[in-house]
Amino acid sequence: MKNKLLDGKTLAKQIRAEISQKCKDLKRQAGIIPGLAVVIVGDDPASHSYVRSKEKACFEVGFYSEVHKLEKSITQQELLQLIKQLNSNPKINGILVQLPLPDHIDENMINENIDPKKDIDGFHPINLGNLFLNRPNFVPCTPKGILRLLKHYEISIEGKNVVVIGRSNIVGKPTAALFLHENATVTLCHSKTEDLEMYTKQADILIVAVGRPNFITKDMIKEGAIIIDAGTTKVNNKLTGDVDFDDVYDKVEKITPVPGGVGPMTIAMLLENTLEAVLKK
Ligand SMILES: Nc1nc(=O)c2c([nH]1)NC[C@@H]1CN(c3ccc(C(=O)N[C@@H](CCC(=O)O)C(=O)O)cc3)C=[N+]21
Repeated sequence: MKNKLLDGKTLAKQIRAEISQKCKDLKRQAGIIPGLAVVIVGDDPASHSYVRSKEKACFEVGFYSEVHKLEKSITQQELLQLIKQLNSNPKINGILVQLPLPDHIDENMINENIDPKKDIDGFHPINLGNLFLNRPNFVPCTPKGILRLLKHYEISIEGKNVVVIGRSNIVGKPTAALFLHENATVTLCHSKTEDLEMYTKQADILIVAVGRPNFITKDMIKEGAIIIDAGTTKVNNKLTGDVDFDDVYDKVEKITPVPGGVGPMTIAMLLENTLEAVLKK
């Protein structure tokens, strides 16, 4: 039977190998070691698990990395203080503040205070603005990873109906902008969309980022659609996507598995953006 998987795990591994090589060259030719700082607030197990994956990825490609684990009770002021230190630390090229943050901390305020040149998540308003103007500096990692995966599999995007479900600042909105710039016809749906199925059934490429396990079923999609599942929710300790994979599989042209699809691509793009930050300095 035809293999329908968009294998993010394997592509991410190739990308990491290329980054590892570039990192060696940088070190040999210029004595530079790319550095990433990850900041995590609170004790959410899922967040800590992602952060461990990021740390491991940095180590494997030869980056310098430091993880700042902060108590949930930290004040916004204290967090800003740390970010200021990281902004001026020459060993650090990229800063990532793991989201979500506790309610008493204003996410926008934090993103605004990261040096845009070190904003490898691409969440600073300047970087998001430049993305929307189609002169991207840092493209957010998940959208960038999704696009890279589709290009690797030579899936054509121009003129296609791309339906994105989910309007988060970190996935849905930047993904819509990115695919618009690829000349797709983009529809951005969300929790208030009326008659969602009407849109999803028209999608040549359906990108789902809502965080609702098995939300998309066979009856909602077009025959031969490309399905991108950016959902990662733990259900009974098992990572589950937003798409009911087994239900839709027969009907799709290609689909990303969870795990092994968008997640590993996100981390590969994080490394790539950190390397870009070194070259931009
Ligand atoms: N500032 C910020 N930047 C982020 O990029 C960011 C964030 N905050 N907050 C949370 C989300 C989530 N996220 C994931 C990254 C990798 C996997 C990943 O590698 N998943 C593996 C499986 C990992 C496992 O099994 O636990 C996979 O899908 O194959 C998942 C989720 C990044 N995020």
